[in-house]
Amino acid sequence: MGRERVWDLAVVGGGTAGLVGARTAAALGARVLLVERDRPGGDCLWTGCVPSKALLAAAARAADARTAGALGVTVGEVSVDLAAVMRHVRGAVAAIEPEDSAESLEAAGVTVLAGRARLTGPRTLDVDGRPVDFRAALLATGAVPVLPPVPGLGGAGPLTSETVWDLDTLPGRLVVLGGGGIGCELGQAFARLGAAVTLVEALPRVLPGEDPDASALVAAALGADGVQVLTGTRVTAVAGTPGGPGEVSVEGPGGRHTVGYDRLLVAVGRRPDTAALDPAAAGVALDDDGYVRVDGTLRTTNPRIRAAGDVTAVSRWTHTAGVHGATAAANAVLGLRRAVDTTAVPRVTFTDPEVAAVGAPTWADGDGPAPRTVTRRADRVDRAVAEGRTEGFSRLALGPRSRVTGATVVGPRAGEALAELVLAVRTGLRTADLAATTHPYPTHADGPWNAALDDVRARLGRVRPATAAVVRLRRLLDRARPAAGTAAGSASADGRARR
Ligand SMILES: Cc1cc2nc3c(=O)[nH]c(=O)nc-3n(C[C@H](O)[C@H](O)[C@H](O)COP(=O)(O)OP(=O)(O)OC[C@H]3O[C@@H](n4cnc5c(N)ncnc54)[C@H](O)[C@@H]3O)c2cc1C
Ligand SMILES: NC(=O)c1ccc[n+]([C@@H]2O[C@H](COP(=O)([O-])OP(=O)(O)OC[C@H]3O[C@@H](n4cnc5c(N)ncnc54)[C@H](O)[C@@H]3O)[C@@H](O)[C@H]2O)c1
Repeated sequence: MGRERVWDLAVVGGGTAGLVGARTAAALGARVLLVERDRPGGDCLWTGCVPSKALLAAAARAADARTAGALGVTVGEVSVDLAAVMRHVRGAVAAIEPEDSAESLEAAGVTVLAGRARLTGPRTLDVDGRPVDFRAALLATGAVPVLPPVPGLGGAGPLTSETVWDLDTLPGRLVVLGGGGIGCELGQAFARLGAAVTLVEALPRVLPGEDPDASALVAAALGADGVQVLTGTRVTAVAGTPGGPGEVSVEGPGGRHTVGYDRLLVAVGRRPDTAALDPAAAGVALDDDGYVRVDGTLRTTNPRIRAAGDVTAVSRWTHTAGVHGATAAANAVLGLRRAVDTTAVPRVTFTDPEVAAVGAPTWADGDGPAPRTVTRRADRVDRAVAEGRTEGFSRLALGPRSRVTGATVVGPRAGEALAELVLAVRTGLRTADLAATTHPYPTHADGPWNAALDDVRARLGRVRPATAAVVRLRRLLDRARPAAGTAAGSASADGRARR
């Protein structure tokens, strides 16, 4: 790979945004170079979605075994071998890895270069001393965990989402800082696997970005799994040594006290990873929080350079990283100005119950007025009742003419049930459109469907005087009509009336 080559697209970062962007550009006929400093696959494959969902699956089996008695099935004492659980986790990662590998990229026509990339000019990169020229570039360097500035925390060598996967023995006591997606998912998983978990959240509720009723259900579920949930609580100091036990000092509604731990996990958010990139050298501006600044088409302040995924402020999930990576790459190599959709972006927290949401808030968020909503509780969804899993609800936020502008679904398979609501929000469907669409029975998708039907019925209630008048009129006309049926016909009409 000599300097003489000018790449149509140089992609920095081989996580989801970079992988999808590189494959898209190569499929469009571009000469594409992808630079990755570590392992292609990024956060999602190695330290994020895949290992966390594999761990949650093991934890769910343990929880199901413990609670099977409620359905009349008795299981012996549940024991967990964390080393075996982690073998399952690593097995899931290993099974998916070939899809993201350098070999697979090369087969798709992408040249892969191992090394750390640094921008050196508006059209040039340096990769560990090797110069690279490009016509266009895609920055997809992702994000890394944040460590809050708490005295003693750095020295205590806490676990993060990057290192927790190296555990092979279950910590007896685990303190989790942060009650967002990672804190709630991993806190619940480790509790179900047998650790005594304390979760400390600074804000008044866990999952503070979700519907408050969803937060309450998740907090209750965490409590039922044995997690001690401390909300509205600040960590003021940490005393401990790397890999060893310690204690956190906390201050909250219950006053000040300390909580001892064997391992400490920090999950208080992530920050964009641009440290090694030197964006300024290419005229790429960052926003106040350090994200690469992009316009609606994912173009940075250097028109030749796009950015996608966690390194931008408009993406926090794998699905958005992928879609944005593809859009940015197509825009770059074809000179398009396609904008990304920011209205119908779904999100799912894979706790039990799952919390899935899309679009406008289903609650009064901030000082604005509360949206009009319709809610169907899970205890009125037959599938949930049949499975004995009735903690949850489907709530639709409704705009004019009952258009679905947002949704929150809480319960088993909420992520799957959300899919049609994403389409509804994106295409401006009304509850009448959802209601008129036959859904298979009994499924968890009945929740959103019945919420839509509830809204349609409620609105029908308003026109009931008019419809009742039509029914009365037809009754009168029917009576006035001379009897034409046989005796058998009359009996059958009576029978219908009695039912
Ligand atoms: C525990 C956890 C669970 C999660 N669960 C989910 C989930 O269930 N669903 C979901 O949608 N999202 C989930 N996420 C979020 C998801 O993982 C990220 O949003 C997604 O992986 C971001 O992809 P990306 O391509 O932007 O960045 P990354 O995947 O972080 O990729 C960036 C890549 O760039 C490389 N890189 C960085 N700097 C350089 C450089 N200078 N030179 C060369 N290479 C460089 C890095 O090594 C890395 O491979 C989870 C995250 C975590 C931490
Ligand atoms: N299922 C999913 O899609 C999924 C799962 C996990 C993570 N993620 C992604 O990973 C990213 C990071 O997740 P995360 O959970 O670390 O971040 P987050 O921003 O979702 O949650 C962090 C939580 O920590 C709290 N917090 C902040 N400082 C604190 C402190 N000093 N003490 C106690 N609490 C504090 C915040 O109030 C917040 O509730 C998110 O952007 C998310 O999109 C996605």
